[in-house]
Amino acid sequence: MAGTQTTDTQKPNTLKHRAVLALGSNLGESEDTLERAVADLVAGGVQLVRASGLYRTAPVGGPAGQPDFVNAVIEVTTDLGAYELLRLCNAVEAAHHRERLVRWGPRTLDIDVIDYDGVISEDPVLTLPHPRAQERAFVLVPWAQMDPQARLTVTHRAKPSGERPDEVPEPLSREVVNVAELSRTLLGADEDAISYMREMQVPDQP
Ligand SMILES: Nc1ncnc2c1ncn2[C@@H]1O[C@H](COP(=O)(O)OP(=O)(O)OP(=O)(O)O)[C@@H](O)[C@H]1O
Ligand SMILES: Nc1nc2c(c(=O)[nH]1)N=C(CO)CN2
Repeated sequence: MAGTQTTDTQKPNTLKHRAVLALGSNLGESEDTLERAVADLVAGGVQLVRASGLYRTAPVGGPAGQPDFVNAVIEVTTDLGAYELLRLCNAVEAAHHRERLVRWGPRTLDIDVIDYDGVISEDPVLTLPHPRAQERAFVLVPWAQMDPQARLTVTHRAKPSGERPDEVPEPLSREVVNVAELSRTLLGADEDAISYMREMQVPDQP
């Protein structure tokens, strides 16, 4: 029936994929970079559903003495597949002069895929949910602020062998938890890890 046909741009939201992305920056004009990165992601094929505020966070890992980060989390819908979305995130990082010099070192922009339709994958190219999100207050606190009902599949893993810094050990078991509860537990352990800065100015959508 001609009247019921939809084009891609008219596709109802329910048929789209839903993803959570975490953004971080600790070099350059970090607040501007994060806001421009959201606009670039929207131009690249995601629709913004909601965004956390901007948070100032103490660096986790990496070289001593690097500057504090600005972090935020966004929820998007998209027609992009998970790997296409990762490629878009990498392209937006590159457009903001992201260089991979030191692991967990200072960077103009980092965009991680935290969740994609609740998919679970151990592929090292795209591990889902992001394997370190569950231990990172700089991801969980903004995520919980943005979506107090958010849930995350937490993976309990074997002990790391210590052979490789980017090692993601074998999964032992999984459980679904409330992100707000998990973030409260993490914050209780380190209250100075993260502080709210201000709302993010999100771009108009086409
Ligand atoms: N969920 C994911 N989101 C983003 N990158 C991922 C994900 N899972 C695996 N990767 C892979 O991780 C690799 C390293 O990514 P990146 O350089 O952004 O790491 P990082 O930001 O320094 O550290 P971390 O991965 O701990 O956030 C990339 O090549 C990417 O393919
Ligand atoms: N506070 C903070 N620390 C980090 C961050 C980040 O975004 N914020 N990203 C890292 C690697 O992705 C490593 N450490």
